[in-house]
Parts: sequence; structure tokens; C-alpha cells
Amino acid sequence: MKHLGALGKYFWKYRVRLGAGILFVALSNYFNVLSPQLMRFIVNYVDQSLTLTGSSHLTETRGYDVLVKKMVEWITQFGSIAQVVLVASIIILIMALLRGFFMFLMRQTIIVMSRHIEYDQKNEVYTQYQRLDSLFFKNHTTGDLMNRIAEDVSRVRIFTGPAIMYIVNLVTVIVLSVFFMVQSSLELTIYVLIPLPVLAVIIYIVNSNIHKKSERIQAALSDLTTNAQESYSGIRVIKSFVQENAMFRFFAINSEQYRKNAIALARVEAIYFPSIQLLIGISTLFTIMIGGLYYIHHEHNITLGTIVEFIVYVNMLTFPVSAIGLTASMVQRAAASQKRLNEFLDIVPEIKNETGATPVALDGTIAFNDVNFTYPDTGIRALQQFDLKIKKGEKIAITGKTGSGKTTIAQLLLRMYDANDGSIVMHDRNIRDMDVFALREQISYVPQDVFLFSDTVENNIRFGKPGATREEVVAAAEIAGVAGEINGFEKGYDTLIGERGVTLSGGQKQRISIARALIKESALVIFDDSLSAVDAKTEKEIMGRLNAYLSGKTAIIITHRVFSLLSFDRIIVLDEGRIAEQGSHEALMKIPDGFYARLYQRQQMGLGTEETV
Ligand SMILES: Nc1ncnc2c1ncn2[C@@H]1O[C@H](COP(=O)(O)OP(=O)(O)OP(=O)(O)O)[C@@H](O)[C@H]1O
Repeated sequence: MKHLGALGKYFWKYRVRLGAGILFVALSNYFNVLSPQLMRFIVNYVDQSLTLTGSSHLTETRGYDVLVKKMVEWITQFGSIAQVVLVASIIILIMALLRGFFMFLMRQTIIVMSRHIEYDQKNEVYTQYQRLDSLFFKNHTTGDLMNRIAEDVSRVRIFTGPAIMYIVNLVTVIVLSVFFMVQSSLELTIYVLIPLPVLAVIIYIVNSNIHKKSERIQAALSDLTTNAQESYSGIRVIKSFVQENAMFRFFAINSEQYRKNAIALARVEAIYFPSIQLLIGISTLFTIMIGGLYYIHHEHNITLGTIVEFIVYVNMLTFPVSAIGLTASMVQRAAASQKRLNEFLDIVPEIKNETGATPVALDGTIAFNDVNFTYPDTGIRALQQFDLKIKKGEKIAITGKTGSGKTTIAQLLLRMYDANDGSIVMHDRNIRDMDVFALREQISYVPQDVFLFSDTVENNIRFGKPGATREEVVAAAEIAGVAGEINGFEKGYDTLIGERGVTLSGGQKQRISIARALIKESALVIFDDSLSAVDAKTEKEIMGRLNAYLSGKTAIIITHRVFSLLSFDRIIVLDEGRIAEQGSHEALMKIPDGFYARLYQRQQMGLGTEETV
């Protein structure tokens, strides 16, 4: 429960709506509890009119609300029974309308407030996602992340909206109706209310059971959905390995699990509602039996009207009391979700950002000074005593075996992670002392894993420089060597890509991703194995165009294909996080039995990349 305390700031923000909502709930229930009193009046009035002779009506007003007392005084001025009954009935109708009107206002305030809170919370969660660093995302699955913003926030909304409404409703109905019941007859009140706590406890227990079963259904459903999702996205693999039957069996097992849980829930629910009806029926029976006996024996001033009044009160209490269990489980779920949200919102990104740092326009000089880096989650030492100085405008190629630490260099330059020891200096400033966003903005980075958004080709390229013109987009696509293919699409740059649009080849995706980085025009360009999916000829052509684009810029090109590395100022060969060889192509070729020389020869002979060396 204490976790829900975090919502205090929102309740305070929307205090006017909340306050008005509570007032409307109270008003709606106030008009609700007045009608049983008027019903008592009508029944007593008719009863007495029929049993007493003459016009000596007993207008007993014990336990009436002030407003009802006034109305009764006014109604009794009408002469005939019919007129009195008619006017009283019209007033009951007006009360019902007023009740409905205030219920409408209650929903308009409390439910609207809950939607505002939901909106604010979603934004807060999303902002935190954007703030967190790579390590967080590595440790959490997409499903888990999606759940926070969808499931958890909506469970909290069910608390801030419906649950709050039910709680306020329950309290006001109980307080008001019990108050007037006691005013009318204390004895009858006690008898009538006896079954209600039992009802509340039973409902609570059954509801917890329902809650547990629903959670199980939810988990089974999530397995089923993941299963179905993977079957769709992996359909090509499934079909090519002829695994349709195996996948179906897997699906059938999940489906069976879901069916069993759903039936178990239906069974509990089938007992739930009749039990509620039974207990309410017992309360009504008590009212009639005990009230009837009092009436027959003329005890405790019970009239026929009082019995009718109590029956209406009991029914009025039914819904709020039976909603106790439901409300309690709504609160429990919301507390669990808010706990998860609080833990998530409290995470401080590992990368400390110097937001106030004076901005530097990077010139492209880089120095790695004895950098050591170990991935915190796996403990893998990716860079060791790594020392590398890169001059402004220098073109560096980095190669080496898979897992030798090439990508890690790019990750550290972008401050996706911070080095454990040593320093990385750019433009004479330790990158730890820079604003991380300003730093990333000045680097054109093409990651190894291409990710394109489900949007147009143009927007995907423009992502690198929001506000770029169509001409700039086209120019970037030309340098990346993908303009010809884009022009070949029916809708050109307006072609939708991704799930809803055309399926691009791996090489096309890579080159669009390159264009997206090149449009930025930064002083530092990093390519991480960005041309692995294009053929050697296209790669050479792109490299040729890139030479002009990169003039004056510093470039770090990570690659496994060394035959395209000829025009680089320096080639670095990494091995287990250290520099194993470095120098120009000619110098490296002279190293006897050197990694680079062997790799080059193999690739010249068309024998593959370094994995086979
Ligand atoms: N995000 C990560 N979390 C934990 N360990 C990682 C992470 N990224 C890489 N590693 C590990 O760090 C080592 C260096 O990886 P890195 O990606 O830098 O190699 P690479 O030379 O770029 O490899 P490749 O040529 O296959 O891309 C590897 O052993 C890898 O398993």
C-alpha cells in the first residue's frame, strides 16, 4: 500500500477534480438515501389512510432527513391520497434524476482525473526510458519494458479512477444509509446488518481466489501471445525447417494451459454471484421477518413503511459491499504495479551527465589513454590497456577477430558505457566532462545492428538531422550508394519500410542506415561493420564516394573485409581488447605471419574473413 504514496503528487496536482469528485459522490448518495424515506412515508400514508377513518393522518417523521421532513410537510397539504402518492412519487423520480446527474459529474471528475494521471505517468515512464542507458536495456526484455508502460500504468489507473470511486462511494453509502437506518430503528438496523460483514469477508476471500486465477490466466495468455508472435515473425525459419507441426504442438500445450485456467476461473465466478445474492436475500429476509414481527406486536414503532424503507436500504448497500473484494484486489494490483514503477523510476543512469558543461564543437581528435573496460553484466574484459591517438581528419580502420573489442570502442566513444580506467579525450576534453547528448549529437554513427523505423525512407534518413531538406536526404542517399534503388521504388523516398511497407534487403537497410548517419555532417564518423551485407564491388564504390565526403573528417571504420582498407591512413588490428598490429597496409603486410597479412592473402584468394584464419 505504501507504494501508492507515490501517487500523492498527482492527487495534489488534480486536487480540484478529486475534491469535486468526492463531493459529487456524496451528493449523489445523499439523494439516493432520501428516496427510501419517502417510500416509507408513502407506504405509511396509504396504510393509515386505509385503516384510519377520517382525515386524521399520522405524519410520523422520526428519522427523516431535514429535507424529507420539509417535503413531507408540503406533500401532506394535498388533500387526496392519490395526489399525495403522485407528488411523492414525482419527488422520488426527481431524486433519482439528481442522483444520476451527480453520478455523471462524479465520473466526469474522478475518471477524467485518472486519465490525466495515466497520461502523466506514461510520459514519466517514457522519459525515464529515454534517460536510461544501455545496461538497463540489456537487462530487461522488450516484453517487460512494454508491460511497464502499458499494463502497470493501466493497473494504477484502475486504482486512481474506479477504485477511488468505489471506495468513496462505499464509505458515503454506508455512513449515510446506516445513519438514517439507526435514526429509523436501531434494533432492525442491527439485525439487517449482521449478514453484511460475513458477505464482505466471503467476497474478499473469493475475490483473492479470482485474483490469483486471473493472474495465472494472464501469464498463460502472455505465453500464448509470445508463442503466436514468434511463430509469425519466424515463419520463414519455421517453414524452411519444416517445423510447423512442432510449433503447433507447442502452441496447443500453451493453449491447453490457458483453457484450464480460464475454466477454473469460470467455476469460481459461477459460485461467486449466486453467493452474493444468497446473502443479500438473507438480509432482506431478516428485514421482513424481524420487522414483520415487531410490526405485528407493535414493538419499537416499526411500521409497514419502515420495513419497505429497510428493504430499499439493504439493496442500496448490496453493490458497494459486494464491490469491496473487487476494490481490494484493484488496490492490491495497483500497489504491486506502482511498486514496479517506483523501482523503475528510481533507477539512476550509470552514465553521469554533465548537463551544465560548456559545449565544445568537436574537431575530430581522439585519444584513448590506457583504457580498460569490462562489461558489468557479463564480466567480459573487452578492452585492456587500450591506447590509441587519432589525429583530426585521420581515417582509421579497425579489424580483428570477432569478439576482439571493436564495437566496444564505438560504444565507449558514444558513452553508451564509461571506461573503468584510463580516459578518452576528444578535442582536449575528457568525454566524461561533456554533456552526453551534445557529444552524441556530434558523432555520425552507423551501428552494427541496423534498425529502421516503420516509416518512409525519407523520414528514416532525416532521423539523423531533423529538419533536413529533401535535397539533403537525396545527397546522403547518394553517398551511401542507395539512391538508385530508392528511385526504383514505386513511391521513391515516400516508400514505407518495415512491417507495413516494403521489405528491404540487408544491404539496402545498411545503406539507408549509413545515409541516416551521413546526413548529420559530423566531424567524427564511425561505421561499425556497416557494409557487411553489400558485395565487395558496391562496397568499393561507396568507399570511393565516401573518400570525398570524409575529407577533413575523422573516420573510424570497423570492418572484417580488409581488401577495402587500402586507402586508410592507419589500420588497427585488435586481439582480445589490445592492439595487436597497427600501421599502414604496406607496413602490416610486411609483418611475417601477421594477422593482417594472412587475412589479406586469404581474402584475396576469396577464402573468407578472419574467422577462418
Ligand atoms: N553489451 C554487452 N554486454 C556484455 N558483454 C558484451 C557486450 N557487448 C560485447 N560484449 C562482449 O565483449 C567482447 C567484445 O565484444 P565486441 O562487440 O566489442 O567485439 P567485436 O570485435 O566488435 O566483435 P564482432 O566482430 O563480432 O562484432 C565480446 O566477448 C562480447 O561477448
